[in-house]
Amino acid sequence: MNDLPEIDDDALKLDPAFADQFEPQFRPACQLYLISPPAIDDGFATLLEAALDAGPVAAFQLRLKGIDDHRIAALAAPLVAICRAREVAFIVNDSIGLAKRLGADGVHLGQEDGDPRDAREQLGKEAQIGVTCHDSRHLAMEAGERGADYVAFGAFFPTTTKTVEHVAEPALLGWWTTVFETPCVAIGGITADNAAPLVAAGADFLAVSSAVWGHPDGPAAGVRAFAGVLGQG
Ligand SMILES: Cc1ncc(COP(=O)(O)OP(=O)(O)O)c(N)n1
Ligand SMILES: Cc1nc(C(=O)O)sc1CCOP(=O)(O)O
Ligand SMILES: [Mg+2]
Repeated sequence: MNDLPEIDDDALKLDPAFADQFEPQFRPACQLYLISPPAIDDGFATLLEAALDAGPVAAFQLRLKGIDDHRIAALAAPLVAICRAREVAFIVNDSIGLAKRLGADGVHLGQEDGDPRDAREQLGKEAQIGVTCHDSRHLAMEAGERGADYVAFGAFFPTTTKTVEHVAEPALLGWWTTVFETPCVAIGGITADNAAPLVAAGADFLAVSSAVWGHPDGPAAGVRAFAGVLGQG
C-alpha cells in the first residue's frame, strides 16, 4: 500500500459548506479507555479490580515506562486475567512483541513505536491496533490506511502524566467522525469535569489515567465520576 502524500493539515479540514453532504454515521456511545499509571507494583491488581467493577470500561492499556519487558510481563499476568474475566480489552503500550507474548487483545503504537501493518502481521486480524496521531489529520488518515483500529488524538488538556508537545482541539474529533468510520480516542488531561466537550464533539473513547488512579476517593470513584458525562449514570 502506498503512503499518503504529505498534505498541509489545514488543507484537510472539512469546508462547513460541504459538511451536510456527509451522512451522519451511527456510532456507539462514547466509552472509557483506562490507561494504567506509568509505574505500578503488585498491589495494583486490587486497584484495577475496584476500578473495573465500578462502572463500564471498554479497554485497559498497560502503559509502564522505564522498566524492562520481563518485569512488565510479570506484572501483567494477573492484570490480563482481571481484564479477561470482565471482558475488558487488554491493550499493551509501545511493544508489538510484548503484546504478542502476553496474548493481549491489542497494542497501542506511538509514532516511534512501529508500524500498524507489522502489528497486524504479528498479532493477527482480531487484534485491536491503535495509533497516536497527536493533532494531525494527516497522521490519522495514514494510520487508517495502514489498518489501525483506532486513532488517538491529544493532548486535549494539560497533563502531568506525560510530557506532550501537541495540543488537540475538540473540532478535530468532529471532523474525524464526520468523515471516517474508524473510532477515535481522545487523550490528555481528561477529567469527568472537562470531558463533556470531547463527548459532544464525537470522541468514541476517552483515554484517562490520572483522573481515575489519582482520584481523591480512589479509582472506583474515579470511574464512577465518568458515568454521568458518558451517559451511563
Ligand atoms: C490511547 C493512547 N493514546 C496515545 C498514547 C500515547 O502514545 P505515545 O505517543 O507512544 O506515548 P507513550 O504513551 O508511549 O508515552 C497512548 N499511550 N495511548
Ligand atoms: C499517555 C498520553 N498520551 C498523550 C498524548 O497526547 O498522546 S497524553 C497522555 C497522558 C494521559 O494521561 P492523563 O489522563 O493522566 O492525562
Ligand atoms: Mg509509545
